[in-house]
Amino acid sequence: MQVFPLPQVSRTVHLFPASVSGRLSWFSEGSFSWPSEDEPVEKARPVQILVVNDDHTFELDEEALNKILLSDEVRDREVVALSVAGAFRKGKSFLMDFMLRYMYGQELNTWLGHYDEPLTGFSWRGGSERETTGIQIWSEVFLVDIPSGEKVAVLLMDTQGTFDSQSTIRDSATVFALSTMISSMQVYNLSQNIQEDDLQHLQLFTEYGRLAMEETFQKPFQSLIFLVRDWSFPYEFNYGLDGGTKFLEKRLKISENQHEELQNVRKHIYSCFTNISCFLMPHPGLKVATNPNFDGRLKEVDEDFIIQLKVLVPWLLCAENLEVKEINGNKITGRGLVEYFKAYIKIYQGEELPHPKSMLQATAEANNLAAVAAAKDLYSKQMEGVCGGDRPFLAPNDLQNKHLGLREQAIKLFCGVKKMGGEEFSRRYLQQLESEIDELYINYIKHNDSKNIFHAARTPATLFVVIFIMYVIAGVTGFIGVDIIASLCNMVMGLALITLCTWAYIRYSGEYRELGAVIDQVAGALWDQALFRLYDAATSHRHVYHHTFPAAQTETNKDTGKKK
Ligand SMILES: Nc1nc2c(ncn2[C@@H]2O[C@H](COP(=O)(O)OP(=O)(O)OP(=O)(O)O)[C@@H](O)[C@H]2O)c(=O)[nH]1
Ligand SMILES: [Mg+2]
Repeated sequence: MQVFPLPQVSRTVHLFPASVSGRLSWFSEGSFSWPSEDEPVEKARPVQILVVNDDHTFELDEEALNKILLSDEVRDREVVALSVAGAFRKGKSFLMDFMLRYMYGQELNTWLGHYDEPLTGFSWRGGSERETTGIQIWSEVFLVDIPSGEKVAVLLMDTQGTFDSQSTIRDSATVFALSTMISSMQVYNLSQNIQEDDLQHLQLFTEYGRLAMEETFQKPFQSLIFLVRDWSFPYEFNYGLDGGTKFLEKRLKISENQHEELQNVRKHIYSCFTNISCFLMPHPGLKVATNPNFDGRLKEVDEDFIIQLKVLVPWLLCAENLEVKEINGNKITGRGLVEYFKAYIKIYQGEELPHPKSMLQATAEANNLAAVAAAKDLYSKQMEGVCGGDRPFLAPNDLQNKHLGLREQAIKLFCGVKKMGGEEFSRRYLQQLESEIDELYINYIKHNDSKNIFHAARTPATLFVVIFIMYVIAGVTGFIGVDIIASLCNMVMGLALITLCTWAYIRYSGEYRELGAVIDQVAGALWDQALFRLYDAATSHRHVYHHTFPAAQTETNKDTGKKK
């Protein structure tokens, strides 16, 4: 269905003699003025301020938002923001359009309009595919005198339905969370009943909202109104606010003997909102729900629905019940709301927030992570017994054998645990387990090596060898008269000696450990180079070597393999 301008409303302020004293066009950029008779009048319409792109990213139309909230009359005025959120295709936009009728015509007492008049405003339609996307706000902000004597700006917000087939859980959560954070009155539109999954989703979405807000001791959100559509049990709880209040009391009751899971959801909801209420709406009749040509004329809507509509909309929007938007106890003006909107959207555009997941995905991940943790735990406990703490040095080959055996056991344990999500899903976690175990093994090797006395003596031994070689070369070259080389060797010898003393001091005192690590590294590299040369020399005379030391053959092979 197309969006039509509201036909019965003139743009003059005289239509609203008492509390609704003005409407502001979003086209009044900079300074606000009513258009003159000859000026073409731009029609009020829904304005898309939050766009959800096909690649599931979000964009805020700052220009459109500024035009509405930074107009002269709104920017310094306190704001009341009412939003409707909930599952898709449940009549949210349809309801918003009656709210618009009320805001435009409340003082005439005939705000509901003619029974033969199509319903226009926010775009709504029949059918099974989603209609509203992102967040839309009405281009006109209504100025209302509230009982405290102030004039506040009332903003109406329509939102994308949750759980449509094109949105991820994150998309739904973001739209819901943003609309809850920005609004002072959030209508949670539900169908037929308040189910436990409705409460769980509300918990998930509000938690996602709370994450993006600053920590505060106050409740982060203001009014939550459960609006149950198509309520079919008026014989249990009456339609309207009375029945709704009793019904909600029953649904949100926390009792001692309740399961912790049920208690937690309820506690969370209470901890998020300062005000919670419920309204039970009757079914609007089969023509509304099933007739493809229905265009919103009241004559085709059931009388029961109209009666309750006349109660619901004024109850939500009458001047006495309007609630000014507050954040951290501060009342927010149009200007403030724009800033908050920008700040919140930036957080959701970033990557620091965790991504909300479907229940199965979250459970499957938790299962797999728990299995990874158990398997890793088994591996490290057993390895600690083999080479951890003050256990003596173990031959590298034995350590490797132990590692391979325990790695196998850990993987077996991981595969043996029943996990949700299937084979394919858990393969990723198996790979994670393998790489984490391999990392642990490298640490165990280092730990084990540090217990090897020869390993500890590698640096001084290397330095001694350097000093000795330099001493000999300096002696020989001095003897044959090549003084330059002799003094060069003497210099290197002196340097090596100083390095040795520094190393000894560092080892003794524990100070300048970074320098110590550099010396160890250089000495280690020298040592490895020398060993490599020796190995090279040995392999070039392998046949002689093997012939002389047949028993050492296997050992050498393994060692050199590792060294490579
Ligand atoms: N059963 C039932 N249908 C309703 C009610 N109110 C409106 N509808 C119908 O529900 C259909 C969807 O209405 P919309 O207002 O577009 O629903 P929506 O929740 O905004 O849908 P999305 O924008 O897709 O999220 C229309 O055919 C309406 O006639 C209601 O209270 N009960
Ligand atoms: Mg809609």
